[in-house]
Amino acid sequence: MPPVQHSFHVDLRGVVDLLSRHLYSSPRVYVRELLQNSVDAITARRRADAAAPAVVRIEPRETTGDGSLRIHDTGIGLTEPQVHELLATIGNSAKRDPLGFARHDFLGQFGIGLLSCFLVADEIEVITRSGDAETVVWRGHADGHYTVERGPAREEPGTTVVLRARRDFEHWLGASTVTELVRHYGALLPYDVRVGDEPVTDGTPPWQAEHPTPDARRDALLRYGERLIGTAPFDVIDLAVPEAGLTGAAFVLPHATDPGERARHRVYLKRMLLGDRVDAIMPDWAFFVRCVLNTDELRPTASREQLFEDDLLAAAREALGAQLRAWLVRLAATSPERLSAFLGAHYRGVMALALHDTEMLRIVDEWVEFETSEGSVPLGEFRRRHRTIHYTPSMEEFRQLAGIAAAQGMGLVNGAYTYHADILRRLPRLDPDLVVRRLDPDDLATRFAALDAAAEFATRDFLAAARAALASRDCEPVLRSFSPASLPVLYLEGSDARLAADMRAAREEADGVWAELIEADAPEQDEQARPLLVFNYRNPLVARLTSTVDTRVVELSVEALYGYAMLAGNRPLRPDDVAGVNRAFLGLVEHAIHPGR
Ligand SMILES: Nc1ncnc2c1ncn2[C@@H]1O[C@H](COP(=O)(O)OP(=O)(O)OP(=O)(O)O)[C@@H](O)[C@H]1O
Repeated sequence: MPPVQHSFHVDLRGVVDLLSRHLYSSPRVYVRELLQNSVDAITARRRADAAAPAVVRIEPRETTGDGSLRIHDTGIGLTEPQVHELLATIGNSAKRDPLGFARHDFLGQFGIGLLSCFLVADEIEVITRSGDAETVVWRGHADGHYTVERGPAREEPGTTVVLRARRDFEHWLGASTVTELVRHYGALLPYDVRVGDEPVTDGTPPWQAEHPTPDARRDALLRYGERLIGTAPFDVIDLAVPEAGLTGAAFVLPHATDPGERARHRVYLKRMLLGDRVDAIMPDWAFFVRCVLNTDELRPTASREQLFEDDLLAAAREALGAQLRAWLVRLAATSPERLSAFLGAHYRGVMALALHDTEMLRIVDEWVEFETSEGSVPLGEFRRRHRTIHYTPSMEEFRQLAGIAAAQGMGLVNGAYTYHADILRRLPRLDPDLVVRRLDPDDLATRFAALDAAAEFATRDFLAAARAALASRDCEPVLRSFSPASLPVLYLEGSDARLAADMRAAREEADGVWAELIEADAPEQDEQARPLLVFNYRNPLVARLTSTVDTRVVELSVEALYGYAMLAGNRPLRPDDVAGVNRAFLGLVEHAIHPGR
């Protein structure tokens, strides 16, 4: 027996439920779908007759008086065969070409929009006339059946759609809701749209309106922006991406926003509102603007609330990102104080995003000043001078070492501020040959010049005396020559030494099994791992001290300089350090009063 062909049956209620629950975010979209069909029908008629009237008039239930909502358009209308083919076939649309591609002029394309009316109505009636053809009345019911009949002749070609409310959905057809929704979706539509007799379309998008001067245009746009974001914008940036048929304006927010929050850009598609929270149109890092734009070429998703992700959208997003960056660059070049006001407002966001986004990192690199051993400078400038950048994780370390690093020609950045160290570590992404390292004070010591052989020979007694004086202190005295000469001595604790010191402190506090465990873990102690007390041979006082024969004076001075170096480095003084400093101080005073004792 040959196979018997059957057609699918569609449970329309089930389909409407599916749409309302999973596709459309609210019944309010029915207004958009009706408006869109009317606008497309007018566009289609005007293609053949450019002078055809272009009016959409909506009568809410208060106006019709019979509880229904009516929407009249002067569009192309439908013939009876078209009614069967288009209105009564779910998924069929007159707005696709024979290959199934959306036709450029039209808003609709999917052939499901009219179904959204079943979200609020049990019955949809379409009274339509195409050209001189007879007027046809189609009635569709939510249970899936429809009727078609001839109707009393319409005076003009066009279509009227009549909705009768579902129980409990009456308010969706009421004047205040309908006016608000028509204005919401349709304010920028290019045709005359009215609710009752009240026009709701503003005509031209605000960024395309004519103004006598550029300043007047800017003021008008800023006022529009203020209504949009609820406060005066910091600035307005014109947007244009011709290949996406896109124009619009970006309003720079005057206050900080949470960069993690989803963006809220208002996007119109062929001048019909797509949504107020379209995020895919701008790059993630554009958290500091709120945009309003219209695009003729980008495609919507089937829910018509977001843009469809394709190559054109990606290219548009990139072009818009470039326009925002160009604004930042212009701002920096023409008005640095405004740039710093901008960075002041959006600092945290800019920095946080620079950790993930290379473009933002580029902006930070170029414009945000960091505290360095050569004053406050942007990193871009700093890395042109230094191909290795060191940073300190703490403020104290930076304060102590910045001057010394600068004197050795070393580039040092204070990494203590939030995000600064992380940003520094990401810099090689922009500049692969750049070396960024946390400063290990040992690195500094290796840059200090050793003494020549003669000086080394002449100072060996001093070093021996210093070593003896520091026997109970955990550090190794060394003599080097370095800038600035005004600095007599420097206490340097490398990372190995710091680890060893921590271990020792833990060992002193622990006992029994723990002490043994810590002991077993302790690194081999070598001389390198001990902190260094570096005496600066270039300092006149130290130079004189190395040739002093009075060992008592050398001993007291070394102890005093040790205390000085600890204090200058913000190191904690232990009780016997304090005792040593007191002893040295009093001893030196005594020596000053009674030399020779
Ligand atoms: N007011 C109208 N005037 C003329 N034709 C209409 C009107 N409303 C609907 N139609 C016809 O009915 C078809 C189906 O409309 P429907 O709104 O379901 O889908 P669509 O507009 O084609 O696509 P989408 O689902 O993207 O909105 C349309 O393609 C159009 O041909």
